[in-house]
Amino acid sequence: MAALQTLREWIGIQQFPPATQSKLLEILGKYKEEDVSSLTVLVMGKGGVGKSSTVNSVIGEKAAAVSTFQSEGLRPTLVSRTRSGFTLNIIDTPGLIEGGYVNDQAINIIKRFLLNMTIDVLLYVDRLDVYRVDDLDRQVVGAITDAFGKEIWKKSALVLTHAQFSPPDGLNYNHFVSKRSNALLKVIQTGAQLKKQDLQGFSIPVILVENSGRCHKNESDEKILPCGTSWIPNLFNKITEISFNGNKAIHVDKKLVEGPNPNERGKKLIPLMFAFQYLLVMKPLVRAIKSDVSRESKPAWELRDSGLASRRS
Ligand SMILES: Nc1nc2c(ncn2[C@@H]2O[C@H](COP(=O)(O)OP(=O)(O)OP(=O)(O)O)[C@@H](O)[C@H]2O)c(=O)[nH]1
Repeated sequence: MAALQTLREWIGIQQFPPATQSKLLEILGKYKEEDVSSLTVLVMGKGGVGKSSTVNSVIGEKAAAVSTFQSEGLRPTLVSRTRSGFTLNIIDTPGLIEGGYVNDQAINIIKRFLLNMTIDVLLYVDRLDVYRVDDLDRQVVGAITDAFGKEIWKKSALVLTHAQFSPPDGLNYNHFVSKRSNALLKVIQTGAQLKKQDLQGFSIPVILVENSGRCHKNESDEKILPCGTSWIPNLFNKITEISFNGNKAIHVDKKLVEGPNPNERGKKLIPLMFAFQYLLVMKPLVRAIKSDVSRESKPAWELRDSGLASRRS
């Protein structure tokens, strides 16, 4: 993947058909209304799921390198584009799995790359046209949670690429989408250790994406999903909802980059809890057992044997 890119005018927006352009400009207007002049979107997921392609679709130009095979580099790519005083930063990251495991080096490089940045939105990308979730999914979610804290999931969306997909054996499309989304959302919920109270009044949105050049279009020439939704403005709308959802954006400071796993802070209390447990439970218990043993009347054979033993010695 390419290295850092400099800030540029967002000309790719002109590649979109007028209907998509005007929807996007309307969304940018919301940021202006709220006096927000920039947005930083982090794109993460396994290798080859369509992260770079999604970045390019959103920007409207080939800003990130797309490859049919998993890319080799470990460096993230920052794509920054400005339009009417608003800056959109998208950070494309390399796939996190290597040789069947999460590549810790890749995670560390991403963390360092993000130092002093604030993540407004995390797009967690995977493919729609896959039938099951496995341990790698859990590992990736766990690694993202360990790196940025579980709060990052409150600023996230699940993005499913290859959305123009026909489920096999005449399976219903909507049914397939909800089954696949629910399976991945469950992995996120368990992998990120999100408890019921964490999720109160909040759910991770699912966004469908079709990056292929063969994506169907409507009469206004907009790229659409099988349900007819124009997906690029839909993606921007969802990103905007997340950025204004009231949850705190994730600031990547030195402590987050170099400090302990942000989810482990509460675990400092564990030794203290063990000490309490020892003093209040274990110690009285051991005392009670000892006094019980000393009061126990010994069976005749044991007295006889111990008598024999003392005579022999
Ligand atoms: N049909 C279809 N192909 C896609 C879609 N998204 C990505 N692809 C293809 O999938 C392959 C991998 O896409 P990338 O965008 O490079 O995936 P990535 O997640 O960035 O991959 P890494 O950089 O290796 O982590 C490429 O051949 C893309 O053309 C999609 O929505 N539909």
